[in-house]
Amino acid sequence: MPELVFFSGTMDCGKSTLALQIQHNRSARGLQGMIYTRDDRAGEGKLSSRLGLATEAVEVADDLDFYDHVVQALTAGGRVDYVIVDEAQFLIPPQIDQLARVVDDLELDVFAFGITTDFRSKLFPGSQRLVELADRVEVLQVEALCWCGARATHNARTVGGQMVVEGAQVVVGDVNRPESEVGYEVLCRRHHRRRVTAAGARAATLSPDVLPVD
Ligand SMILES: Nc1ncnc2c1ncn2[C@@H]1O[C@H](COP(=O)(O)OP(=O)(O)O)[C@@H](O)[C@H]1O
Ligand SMILES: Cc1cn([C@H]2C[C@H](O)[C@@H](COP(=O)(O)O)O2)c(=O)[nH]c1=O
Repeated sequence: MPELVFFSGTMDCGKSTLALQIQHNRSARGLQGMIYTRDDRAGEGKLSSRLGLATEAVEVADDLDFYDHVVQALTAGGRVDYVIVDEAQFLIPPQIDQLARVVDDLELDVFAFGITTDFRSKLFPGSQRLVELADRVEVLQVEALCWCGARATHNARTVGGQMVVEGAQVVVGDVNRPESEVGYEVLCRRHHRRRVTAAGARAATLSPDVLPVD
């Protein structure tokens, strides 16, 4: 049975790498996929992994109807055996419904990859709809780690190395950016709740709250 699968995890846990591996393994067996992404860091129409691999992809905007797009490709004589969508958190909820229709009416597997929650630990609307509609939600096995060594489960946005909780939900960016830039850092829930980033923890170690008194 074809499925809508949501591969989910924090930033930097290997989602795009897995998308590229699924694409590679299937195309090596002669299957043809439609590859979609939205706002990949590498630029328009690219699905890229931090391991250095990338592939061409259809850049998605709000007005793209996935069902119509796949039907058009088939009607034009193209072959579509499966669908891959990266950065699926950026999709609008009706597009997730369209992906479910691709599975049910066109009988194609759809593999969607994305982060579940934003820097405030709130669901992205697209991810929420995926959790609601997916046949399966798969959490990636390679653990991203918090600076403390615990499994990272949350995404923090950082400015000057410090975690921020105000701002737009969507700001395309990356982990391991210079502290002067807006960036992201993955944290365990404990440190996300306490807003302690790696830089914050280092600073606290260097300047203890209570100085020794003679
Ligand atoms: N130099 C490296 N050597 C080995 N693995 C790396 C290296 N750089 C990144 N990775 C792996 O790539 C993962 C990030 O992959 P990517 O597909 O870009 O993540 P995501 O799409 O989830 O943000 C990291 O968690 C790490 O496992
Ligand atoms: C937490 C969070 C992330 N983003 C952006 C930052 C990146 O461009 C992508 C995630 O990409 P990845 O391949 O999973 O690393 O999402 C955002 O816009 N808002 C956020 O709150």
